[in-house]
Amino acid sequence: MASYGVFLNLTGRRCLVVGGGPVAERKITGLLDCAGEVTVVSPAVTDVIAALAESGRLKWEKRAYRTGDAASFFLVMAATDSRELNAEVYAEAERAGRLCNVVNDQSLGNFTVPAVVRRGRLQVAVSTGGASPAVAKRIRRELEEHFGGEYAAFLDQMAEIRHDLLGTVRDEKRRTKILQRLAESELLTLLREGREEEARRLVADCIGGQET
Ligand SMILES: C[C@@]1(CC(=O)O)c2cc3[nH]c(cc4nc(cc5[nH]c(cc(n2)[C@H]1CCC(=O)O)[C@@](C)(CC(=O)O)[C@@H]5CCC(=O)O)C(CC(=O)O)=C4CCC(=O)O)c(CCC(=O)O)c3CC(=O)O
Ligand SMILES: NC(=O)C1=CN([C@@H]2O[C@H](COP(=O)(O)OP(=O)(O)OC[C@H]3O[C@@H](n4cnc5c(N)ncnc54)[C@H](O)[C@@H]3O)[C@@H](O)[C@H]2O)C=CC1
Repeated sequence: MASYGVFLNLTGRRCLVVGGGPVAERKITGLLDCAGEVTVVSPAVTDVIAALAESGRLKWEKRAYRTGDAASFFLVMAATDSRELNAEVYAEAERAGRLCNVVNDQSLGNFTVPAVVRRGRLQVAVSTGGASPAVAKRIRRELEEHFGGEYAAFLDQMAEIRHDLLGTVRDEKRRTKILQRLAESELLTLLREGREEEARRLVADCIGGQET
């Protein structure tokens, strides 16, 4: 059965990472990039995690996992090298109705972490359904070639235009038509090639005379 893909809003949400090795480090970086409030429970951690704790970007509890730790968090990562412990963390999280990822047992956990390409507001997430994380990484790299930095500028412009049109063009069908035309237009190419004056003209042509 396919997994249901979603994008979580983690701003200010408490996230627990159990374990402090390289895999935990990768998951932690992803959570911090999305403004999660991270607590790490682990007797030992990587230098990067220790530095993040030192600078106050996360909370490190330097100890082994204790029964009950998982229940009060929004999201839990079971990222130790012990299958038994990760299974116990998952069981507790699941009982408390929490989101829980297990890094070393595909049959456990209620979500997996995708490989992600980010360009400003664009995110492309890749899952292979656990078949091959190495292939997910390869596909992420291929997508990075295709989706360059111009997508960040493109989406910033589209968001601004869309916001304006929501206020100025009341007819939904006309709004949709303008936005679809812009999305399919040469705007992206013009931004990629730094042809800003032409980009401005194209936008003006697309939306000009549409206010009602
Ligand atoms: C199920 C899942 C659960 C989860 O962690 O969420 C999972 C599980 C496991 N990964 C393992 C191994 C590796 N994982 C990576 C890398 C990534 N793993 C990620 C996600 C996921 N890994 C979820 C499924 C994703 C999907 O559906 O595709 C990525 C995409 C996201 C991230 O972690 O940030 C990130 C790439 C990020 C990027 O680069 O963009 C590499 C490559 C490398 O390290 O270079 C290897 C070695 C090569 C290989 O095995 O393919 C092992 C076996 C360990 C062992 O051998 O014992 C297990 C355990 C098992 O399979 O049961
Ligand atoms: N899902 C993924 O993306 C991947 C998963 N893996 C698997 O993930 C697991 C973890 O990998 P690494 O980080 O490289 O392992 P590691 O052995 O470097 O780190 C394990 C961490 O767990 C901590 N730990 C051990 N007992 C603990 C306890 N009782 N309470 C809290 N923390 C405890 C250790 O202090 C250590 O920081 C391995 O089993 C590996 O096979 C490996 C590659 C990718």
